Amino acid sequence: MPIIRVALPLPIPQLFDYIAEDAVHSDIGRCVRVPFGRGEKSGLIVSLPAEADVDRGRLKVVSHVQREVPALPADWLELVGFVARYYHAPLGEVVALALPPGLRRADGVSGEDVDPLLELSAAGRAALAEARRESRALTLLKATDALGGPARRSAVRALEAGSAVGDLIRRGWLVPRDDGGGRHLAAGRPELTVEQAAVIDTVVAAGTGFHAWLLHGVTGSGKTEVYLRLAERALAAGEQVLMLVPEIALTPQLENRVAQRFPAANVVSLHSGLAEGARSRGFVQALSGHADIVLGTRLSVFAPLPRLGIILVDEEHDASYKQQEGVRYSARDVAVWRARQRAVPVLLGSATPSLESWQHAGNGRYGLLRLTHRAVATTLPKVRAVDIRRMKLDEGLSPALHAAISERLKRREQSLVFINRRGYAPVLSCPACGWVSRCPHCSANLVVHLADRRLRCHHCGCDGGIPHACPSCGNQDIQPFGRGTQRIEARLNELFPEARVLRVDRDAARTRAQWEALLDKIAAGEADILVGTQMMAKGHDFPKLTLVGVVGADSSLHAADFRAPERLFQQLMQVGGRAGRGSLPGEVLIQTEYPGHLLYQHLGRHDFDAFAKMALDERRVACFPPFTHQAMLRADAPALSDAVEFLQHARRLAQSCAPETLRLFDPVPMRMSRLARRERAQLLVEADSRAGLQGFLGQWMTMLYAQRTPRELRWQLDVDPLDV
Ligand SMILES: Nc1ncnc2c1ncn2[C@@H]1O[C@H](COP(=O)(O)OP(=O)(O)OP(=O)(O)O)[C@@H](O)[C@H]1O
Ligand SMILES: [Zn+2]
Repeated sequence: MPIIRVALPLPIPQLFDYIAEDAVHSDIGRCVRVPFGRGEKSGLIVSLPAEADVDRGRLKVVSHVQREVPALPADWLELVGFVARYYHAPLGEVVALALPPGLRRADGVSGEDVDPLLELSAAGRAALAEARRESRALTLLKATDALGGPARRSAVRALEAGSAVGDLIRRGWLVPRDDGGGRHLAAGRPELTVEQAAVIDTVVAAGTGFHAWLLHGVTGSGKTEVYLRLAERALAAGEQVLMLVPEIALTPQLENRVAQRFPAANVVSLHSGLAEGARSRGFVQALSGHADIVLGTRLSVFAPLPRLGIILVDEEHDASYKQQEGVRYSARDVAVWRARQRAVPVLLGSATPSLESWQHAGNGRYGLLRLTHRAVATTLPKVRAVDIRRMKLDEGLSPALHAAISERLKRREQSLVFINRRGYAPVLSCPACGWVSRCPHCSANLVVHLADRRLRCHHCGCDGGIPHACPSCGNQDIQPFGRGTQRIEARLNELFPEARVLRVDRDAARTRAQWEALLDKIAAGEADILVGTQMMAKGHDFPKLTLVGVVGADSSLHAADFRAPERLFQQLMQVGGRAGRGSLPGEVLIQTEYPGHLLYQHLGRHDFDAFAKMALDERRVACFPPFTHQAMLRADAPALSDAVEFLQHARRLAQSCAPETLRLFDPVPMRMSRLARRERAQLLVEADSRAGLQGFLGQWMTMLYAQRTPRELRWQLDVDPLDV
């Protein structure tokens, strides 16, 4: 009787064998439910071994094999296999991460196309011909006709009077048609700029096959247009396109643009914010080859794509491509691996590339493509450092920023005050006894949220009411200390009573719907002054926004993390890049006590190259990535000593198998050592070559997995960690 080998979502690098009477070779890559312990687990068949690892008599029988959807193909199994190997994670956990939960549970999953391709029927044409009275239905019918070919329901819905789409279908004016043939159509595309055309020519001239490209395009240079044109070419060749964006928050606008551009293409979006059914459906659409474009956040790098033609990674520098828990993969790096595996081009785009990618472009591993001018605006915004050393600030706002905002209000333009800290104030404190609001579970302060009168921990999420008096000495006069978005918002409301102030942070946009509503409001010009966190820094294009004021940036200037300057530069260049993207010129004011700091100077000249050179030189001297390769072993436990002790033990094990070139550091408590009642420590290992590091990690992990650890202790490995 056939044996199947199954990857199960368990924190151990082991596969499990079962008996499956009717299993055949083509079942490899199918989801299964199997008995496990006293219950059931679901996993994936990875092979049909001739012999079991254990005594045949002890094997249990599989409960259910999911055969309604196609099996995951061999290249997909290779992909998850690579991720498991490279990040030293159990294969079953990688599979669990990569597959939508519904599919993995081997539930009945519908691969039904919920976004049918529609076209005008004879009746629809007749209705157009008879000049009827204007109605919403007729307006929509005209707009649909103007697309020049079949269109998806979602694309019709996005047109003017789109809500009448159901009506048109009921009247029989729009009818479903067979898929295929229509997807080449690209509607309403602008003339390319000279630079955009050159970039596309270069990519096209390199031909099909694997090529990794870094597209460095200044903010507003029209990188999206480059992605869309490359997507168009792939679609025309009958291929699928994978397009990654860093955050769910950025998907709605891009989804709209993609749907408008390719009205007939089946665009599937995949991100963790989707309902389970929708995520499974999208995944099956991709797997079966019905999806033309898969657009999504990091997890969509695992979408199976039989006809894959190109991979596009937007804002490639963004830290959210790296998963920060469980299997700590970098979707950007996996995307490049996948492009090589599938022999297709991959394009990484950013106005502020990561230094890793920049280094690859510098040494020729990636081809460098550049857009040095904005597409619409004639100039980049003017960036000025406002020296606040001898200035009296009004709740953190300088007179210069105040004046600049007034100016914008007069001209009916929009301003953005950027402060990367949500809440009202980062801490509540008592001036009499020095008490501060500490989180009882973390080594962090509780943040004052005045909007709903709570003290909240931004790390573990715990919250409580704001005390009326100091809990320690009873003093009634306790003060919020420092500033966050809510405080700036409140002050701006007082300073500019006639202006409409809108706060854009994670508290104001908890759900995708709230976020979309905020964006619509801004786009419609229903806000004059925006107060935003890094949510506002990315990708947005609001032509009326002409001023960006940056408050409190200096705090990142001296942070301990060696990546802090890179992040600060990226963030400021990105947020500054929101200014003056249309026909109106933009201005960026950075309030700082270090106006002469090189980072601000490079920023003022929009000189990414100079900044990158400086930062890379520093890293070379200090032997930091990308000039060295790192992995971090982290452990956490209720007591710090347990975590450190485990790491010391791990270090001794490492010494027994470490090559000479490997550098093993001492275990240390993490910078924020306590999180949600657990104490955390870390152990850094470094090697000059990736291969050297990987070889060592393989041996080390085998030893570590064989260790018995106290039940309360958890550990995990982070390869290429972002936070060191
Ligand atoms: N060829 C073109 N002709 C006319 N308008 C264009 C063209 N290319 C891009 N645009 C417009 O220029 C603006 C900026 O483009 P886009 O948002 O793609 O820039 P970006 O390079 O992604 O910038 P950022 O990195 O700041 O997000 C958009 O409004 C876009 O519609
Ligand atoms: Zn906490």
